[in-house]
Amino acid sequence: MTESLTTPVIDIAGLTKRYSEHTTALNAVDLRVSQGEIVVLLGLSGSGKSTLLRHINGLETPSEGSVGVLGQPVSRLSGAKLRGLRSRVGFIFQQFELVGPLTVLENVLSGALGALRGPRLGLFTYPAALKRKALGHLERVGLLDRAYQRADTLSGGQQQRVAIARALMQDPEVLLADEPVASLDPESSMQVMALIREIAATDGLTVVCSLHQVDLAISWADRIVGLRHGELVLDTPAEGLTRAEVMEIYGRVATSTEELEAVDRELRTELQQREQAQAESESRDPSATPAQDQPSARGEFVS
Ligand SMILES: Nc1ncnc2c1ncn2[C@@H]1O[C@H](COP(=O)(O)OP(=O)(O)OP(=O)(O)O)[C@@H](O)[C@H]1O
Repeated sequence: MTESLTTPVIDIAGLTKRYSEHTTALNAVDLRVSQGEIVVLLGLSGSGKSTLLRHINGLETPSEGSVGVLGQPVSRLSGAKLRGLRSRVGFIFQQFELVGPLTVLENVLSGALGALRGPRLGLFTYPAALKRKALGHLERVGLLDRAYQRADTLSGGQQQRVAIARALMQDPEVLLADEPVASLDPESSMQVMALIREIAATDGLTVVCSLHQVDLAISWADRIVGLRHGELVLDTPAEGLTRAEVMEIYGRVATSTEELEAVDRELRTELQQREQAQAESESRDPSATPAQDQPSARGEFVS
């Protein structure tokens, strides 16, 4: 193997983040991610997933430890160097963060703003080559026919696909996604996750994505990293892993019955929300696939 293949794209060592005397969001986390790996961060609400992702693109500064990305010491960069690194790291959010009244195309183009001088107002102010590139990305995410529609007229799944197209405008080498399907119904969730995987495979992207759906994480990721109270408690290949094994690991590290019950409660709530969303989407479109036929809603989710 050449040096570039063996050097991790993300190299986190001893990362601790304290927000206050009482809030330690991350505690001595070590994580190395290789080029092209698809990693899911799994954990309950408040376990530190977002905080970890935000350190990877330099939105947060560690209290202790170091964060290296693409060979750069993110935690020590600032100004133009930090912006330069961030331009190589795409970020997708749970709430899409699109500008609703703007067209889909303008939202995608805004992903290239880092490479342009000054703000842009209106489609005509973007270079033609960039517009062609943005339209190409919209085609890739299956939304070329929506280019001139207002972003807030699209469904949640479509808006997340626009956000993916926007992230691609940066030509990222690393893609971070913070609960990208938490607001979506099961069918849209599957489509969005499949799209991210397909793009990552084609473009050789390294992906770190936080989720709290255990079944989805197992079926989608190459590797599962589990966080609990800011500590890394699980780091294992996803292949062959079962929900029961994940729960068992959480069980072993859980210090109280309450904690185990919280894990179970969260999983059950998730399932109920998915079933409700599925029922709603079926009542809107009776031809929609029944919930039990969705891979994400099959038995492994239910205890
Ligand atoms: N800016 C902040 N200031 C103070 N505390 C924070 C801040 N950001 C996060 N925290 C705390 O750090 C801990 C980890 O939060 P984080 O958002 O990383 O968890 P998470 O696993 O992403 O949760 P969720 O799934 O709900 O998004 C929580 O206790 C949270 O309240």
